[in-house]
This record gives sequence, structure tokens and C-alpha cells, in this order.
Amino acid sequence: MSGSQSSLGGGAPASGVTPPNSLLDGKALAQKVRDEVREDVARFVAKHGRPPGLDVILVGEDAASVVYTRNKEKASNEVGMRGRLHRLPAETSEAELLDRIAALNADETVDGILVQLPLPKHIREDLVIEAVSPAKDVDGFHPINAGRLATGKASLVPCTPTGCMRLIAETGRSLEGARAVVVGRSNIVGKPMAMLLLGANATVTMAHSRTKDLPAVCREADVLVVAVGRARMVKGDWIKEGAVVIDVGMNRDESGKLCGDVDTESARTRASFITPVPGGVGPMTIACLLQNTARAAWARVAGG
Ligand SMILES: Nc1nc(=O)c2c([nH]1)NC[C@@H]1CN(c3ccc(C(=O)N[C@@H](CCC(=O)O)C(=O)O)cc3)C=[N+]21
Repeated sequence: MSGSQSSLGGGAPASGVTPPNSLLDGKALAQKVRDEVREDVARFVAKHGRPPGLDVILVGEDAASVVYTRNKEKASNEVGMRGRLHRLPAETSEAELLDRIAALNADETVDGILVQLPLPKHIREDLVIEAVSPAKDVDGFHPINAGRLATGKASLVPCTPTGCMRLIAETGRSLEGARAVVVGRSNIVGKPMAMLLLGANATVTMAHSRTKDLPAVCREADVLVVAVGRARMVKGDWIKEGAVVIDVGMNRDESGKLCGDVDTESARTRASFITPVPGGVGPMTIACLLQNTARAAWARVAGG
């Protein structure tokens, strides 16, 4: 916890007495992170005479991906980076995509490379992830970076889990010895999330679709992070009284409304802090992408 600005909903103080049922405002906290990055970028430009460069590659026309990648491009330019979006047709071959990545790997003005997922079926995702230079892998998806995180030598860490950790820090709750449950075991959220929580000395349980009595496991959690992609799956009575709940889900319900993996309305009555969807983890993911890009730029000029 630092600074005088509160990112909690309802005018709650950022530290001290914890009000019940507080929404954690990810949008406000993301703005704070972006302001920090903007200052860092200015220092980089002053020292190195060029802005950090972020190159985002989108293959195909998926409507949501078009919006997200435009947002990433825009957000990077807003903090003073040189952000660029490469839009490739859906028919782009795997070899063509790998060529484009190789060119960006070799370009000294490129500090960060992000290939938007999912990719079209004819392109092997793992090959593409492994083609990005680990030093420019601002998603933190390369096996080298996953391995570094798992062995306690983290450099570029996946953006969503990093954002979740920052949201948890904002609550003022200590993770030391706390029981953390991560629901979902993906390589891009669940697994790196568990590594970060473990690194903060939480006792971590990884739960998933095969977990027996998932509600009972969730009820053990002082900190519950849910990343499964199922609309409002986690109900209020799965939540331990006073828990911190981080909802990574981005789903559309039957009426087309954006919602998380947690039934926020019922969970709010038991959680002390909970992230809304939208306006929770999503904005933090983009802010942490910018942070990773700045970090990659500094590391590259230092020869790290
Ligand atoms: N290589 C790669 N890296 C990614 O980081 C990546 C990806 N591929 N593919 C897709 C997912 C999804 N993702 C989101 C980021 C921010 C919001 C976000 O800002 N959401 C807003 C709402 C946006 C809306 O209204 O649709 C919010 O939660 O408030 C959402 C989704 C990054 N992803």
C-alpha cells in the first residue's frame, strides 16, 4: 500500500479500517500504474533518445481481438511509447507469421512483441510463443520466462497475474501464510498466478474442473482468484467471510452482458474486497503490459 490515492470503491480509505463488501476499482488502479509507466517512459526517452517500442500482432478479424489490440496500441502511445499494431489476414501462413516475428526480434527499436491469442487453427500457438525472443516477450508466455518465474528468477511475468497481485496489494491484506486458492490452471493465468502467490508466501491450492467439492475448497480461501471462463460459476456461499476475491473471468451472459466467473452480487455480501467485471482485472492487464514493455526496454539497453 502506498500513496494517498484510494483505488477502492465507495470512497473507502486505501488502508486502515477495512470496510465490508468493497469493490476493488481496477480502472482507477490501472490509471495509477499507467501514470507510473508514463514517468518511467519519459526517463527512458531522456536517457536513450528513443521511446520503448511495443509491437502487437493480430492475425485475422475476430471482433473482440480487434478491439483489444487497438486498445493496447492506443494505451502504449498514451504513455509515450512507440506502439504499433500489425494486422495480418486470417489466411497468413504459420511461416509468414514466424518471419514477421523474426524481423521484430532483430529490430533494435522493438522492445516488446505481443501476438494476440487465440490464433487461427492452422497456426501452432506453441511454436509462435517460442519464436518470440524471451527478452521481448512482454506477455511472459515463453517457456524460458515461465521457467524463470517457477524458479524464482522472474523477469517478464504474465500481465493478468501481475495485475491481480497489484490488486491484492491494494487491499492492504498480507499474503504471508494466507490461504490462497486459484481456480483454473491455464499457462497464461492460473499457473503463473499460483507461482506469484507462492512467492509471496501464501499457502496455495490450485483447483480446476476436476477438483472434488470445489465449493468447499473455495470456502477455505482467504484470497480467491478465479480464472475459468464460466459465467458467474462461483456463488456467494462459496466465499469465506471476509475473503479477497479476484475475478479474472470475461464472459457474456445469456443476455449478452459482460460478466465474470464470480456471481458478484451474492459474493459481495461475504467478501471484504471483490473485483468487478468489467472494471477490475481487465484494465490492470493492459497497464501491466505497458509496465512489462518498459521493463523489457530497460533490460535490453542494460544488456540484461
Ligand atoms: N497474447 C495475448 N495477450 C493477452 O493479454 C491477451 C490475449 N493474447 N488474448 C485475449 C486476452 C484478453 N485480454 C484482455 C485484456 C483487457 C481486457 C479489458 O480491459 N477488459 C475491460 C472491458 C472491455 C470490454 O468492455 O469488452 C474490463 O474488464 O473492464 C479484456 C481482455 C488480454 N488477452
